[in-house]
Amino acid sequence: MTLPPGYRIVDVPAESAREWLVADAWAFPGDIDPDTALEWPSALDWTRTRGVRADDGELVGTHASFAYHALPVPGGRVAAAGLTWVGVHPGHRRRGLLRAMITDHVRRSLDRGEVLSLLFAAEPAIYGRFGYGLAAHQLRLTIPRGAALRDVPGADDVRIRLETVDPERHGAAVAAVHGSVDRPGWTARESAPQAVAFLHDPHQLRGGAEPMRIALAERDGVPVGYALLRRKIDWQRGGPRGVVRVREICAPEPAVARALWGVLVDLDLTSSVEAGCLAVDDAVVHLLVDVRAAQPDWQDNVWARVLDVPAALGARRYARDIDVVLELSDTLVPANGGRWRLAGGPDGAEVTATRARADLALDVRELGAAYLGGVSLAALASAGLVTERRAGALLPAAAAFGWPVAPVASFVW
Ligand SMILES: CC(=O)SCCNC(=O)CCNC(=O)[C@H](O)C(C)(C)COP(=O)(O)OP(=O)(O)OC[C@H]1O[C@@H](n2cnc3c(N)ncnc32)[C@H](O)[C@@H]1OP(=O)(O)O
Repeated sequence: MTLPPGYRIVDVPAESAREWLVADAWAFPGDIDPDTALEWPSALDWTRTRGVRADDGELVGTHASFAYHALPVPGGRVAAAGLTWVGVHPGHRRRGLLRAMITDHVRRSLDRGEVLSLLFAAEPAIYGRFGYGLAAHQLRLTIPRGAALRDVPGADDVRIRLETVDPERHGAAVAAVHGSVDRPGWTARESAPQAVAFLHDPHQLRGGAEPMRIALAERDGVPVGYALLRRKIDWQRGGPRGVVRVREICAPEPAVARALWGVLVDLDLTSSVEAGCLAVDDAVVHLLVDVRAAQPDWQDNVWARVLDVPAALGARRYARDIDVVLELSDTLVPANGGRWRLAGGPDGAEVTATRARADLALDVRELGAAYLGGVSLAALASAGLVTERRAGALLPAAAAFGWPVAPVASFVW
């Protein structure tokens, strides 16, 4: 896709950070002054920041990506690009700038060997047309204070320390625990700038709540989990009704999950705990005696776009044996289109171009939705988005593509 006349795609180096922030403030209106944001640590990798300039030189479009070199996918890991900071100045919208930037992003990602692209969508209607499918859902809970939790042996051996977040002191523990999780879609903050920026806590981003705290779980002095949180107190006539806002919780073991949630639901002056970005199968769903009281709310999490079909399908594993011919359409990356034989199972898979008759037909968008194992091909077929070309092909393929651990990304990057 070429840009309309009068625009050009450019690299945006770190020296142009202020201009980048001004452009971003046009796309995402807010009350944070670009000069203030300029002082904050940037998560961006300035070799992956691109923009669109108008013919008067103004930067009117931005996009960037994070490198996820070893993104967990079912049974394996792939190189993925996390698309982010996508914005177009409102005075230049609906002229094809986003489409040109996505084309640029896809080409550059493929050149780097990244077989998948992920994103969080500002508005869900935007990205399907570019082959991104909604691949993970997230749970948002509002857990009442004092909610009963089931017992887990060993939880009493986990010590929880409550401290104010200090990137110098807590960065390594947070990175180590977060990076140890092996869940499809779990984007680790691999780059140092991204890890530092995640723990940065300017008062402008606190929404009236306290500074960011960490509940650091340790066993024998070794960090084994954490929750990042802020309390916000609201004094009402009936008494204090504070909220505990959980920014991220990372509890790779059951005893750690029980210990951390036990602390979160029992903080003085609060009446509820709000947690989002939870996997739909998060341990807390099963720890809560009364999950209904936590008002579960189901939302979209990460969107996935398969950039290189044979490489991506060959890099994951399948829950059961599979031998299927997929007929794919992909208008943005024509090399992905056509028929692919996928043969493999729990030990891996081979993907080859074929002229054989198709068993299933689908668009690359639906492949992206199913790729992380959390969205069933059968469910997509029930909506008319996957077509069964050979009777009986759908359910075995859907079972093979599924995965016992639900995908999720724990933070919006
Ligand atoms: C991963 C992320 O960073 S998500 C953040 C996305 N950014 C924002 O939401 C910030 C505010 N919005 C914007 O900056 C812009 O309006 C953008 C980036 C969403 C769209 O940029 P534009 O340059 O106007 O998009 P462009 O003209 O290339 O449109 C491409 C297609 O997307 C459609 N589209 C664009 N924005 C939207 C939207 N918000 N909702 C639905 N469809 C949209 C267009 O109609 C067009 O459709 P077509 O293919 O049928 O012709």
